[in-house]
Amino acid sequence: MTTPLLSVRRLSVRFLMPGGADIAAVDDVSFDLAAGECLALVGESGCGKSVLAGALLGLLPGNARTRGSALLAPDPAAPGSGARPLDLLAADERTLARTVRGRRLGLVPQSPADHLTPVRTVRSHLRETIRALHGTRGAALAAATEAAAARAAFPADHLDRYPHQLSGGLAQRAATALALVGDAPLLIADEPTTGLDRDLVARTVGELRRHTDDGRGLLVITHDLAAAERVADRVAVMYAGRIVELTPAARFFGTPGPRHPYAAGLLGALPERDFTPIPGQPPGLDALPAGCAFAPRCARATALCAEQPELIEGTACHHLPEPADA
Ligand SMILES: Nc1ncnc2c1ncn2[C@@H]1O[C@H](COP(=O)(O)OP(=O)(O)OP(=O)(O)O)[C@@H](O)[C@H]1O
Ligand code: NI
Repeated sequence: MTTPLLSVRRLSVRFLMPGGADIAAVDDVSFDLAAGECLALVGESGCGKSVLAGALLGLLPGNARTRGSALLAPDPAAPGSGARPLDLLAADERTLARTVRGRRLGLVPQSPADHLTPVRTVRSHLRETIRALHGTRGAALAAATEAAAARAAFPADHLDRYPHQLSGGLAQRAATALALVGDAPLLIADEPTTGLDRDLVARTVGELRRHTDDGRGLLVITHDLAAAERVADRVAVMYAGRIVELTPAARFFGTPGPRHPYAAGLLGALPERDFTPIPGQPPGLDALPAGCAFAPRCARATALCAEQPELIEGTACHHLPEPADA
């Protein structure tokens, strides 16, 4: 087997809060991402998806405490990348800023407006990024800027707009265009289709999928299971900071379907499926129960669920060894 592009082991992130409270935003997460693969990370709001992305990029606030490892494979195309994997969680800020972010690890941020400089146009953002990452100048830079915008379906006649003049969907496309500039071996896209209509979702998803051709990797974080179905090779379902199921997309969306009751509930909530929401709300992350965090919402919960199940055969649920009670 080839070395994965990204290998995350036992990653946990806690936020230390004033007054001594502790928020366990990511809890003991492990997964691999292969070159040429797209992994979709799905789950309800607040389950830790963006914090996981922030940990990989070294973009968490000062009160975050991170444990575990996240090895990024060396990039033969990047000068100074070395011959050994880089542990993103142990790397210093200087290394991350100079050689990793944008170059080896691209990000489409969840709130693109917050990542754009208010006093600069979209054209200026793109030019600056292309010049910094590829050294392009002059007429070639002007052409490369328009080509970069077109890749994310950002309209050329809006390039001279400032961030505050962009709709949510346009800001999203500008952020996607910027993230694609570096052609980084690994791209993390956090809710890249928010605010886009159906056609643009399809275009964005298509462009992201193309990014994984030539052996690049994509970690796409999304609420949009339909978009995940179109782009993902595998699906990781996160609940209350843990991955509860990690399975090939064809099995998840097709046969036999998700195995963890939470994953099954997420899929069943879709309008084109059962259209039945999961009852209740995800738990607060400051006082999680010791056992399965989904048990209070789970129709199949029993006394066993008070124990914490490990991820076995890609799924963390005590009920799986029993025959499915369909
Ligand atoms: N800086 C922080 N300080 C304290 N808690 C935080 C901080 N950032 C995030 N959290 C908490 O971590 C949890 C996970 O947040 P995260 O943004 O990762 O969720 P998410 O799965 O990306 O949800 P969404 O779909 O809404 O983006 C939330 O409960 C949030 O309150
Ligand atoms: Ni998020």
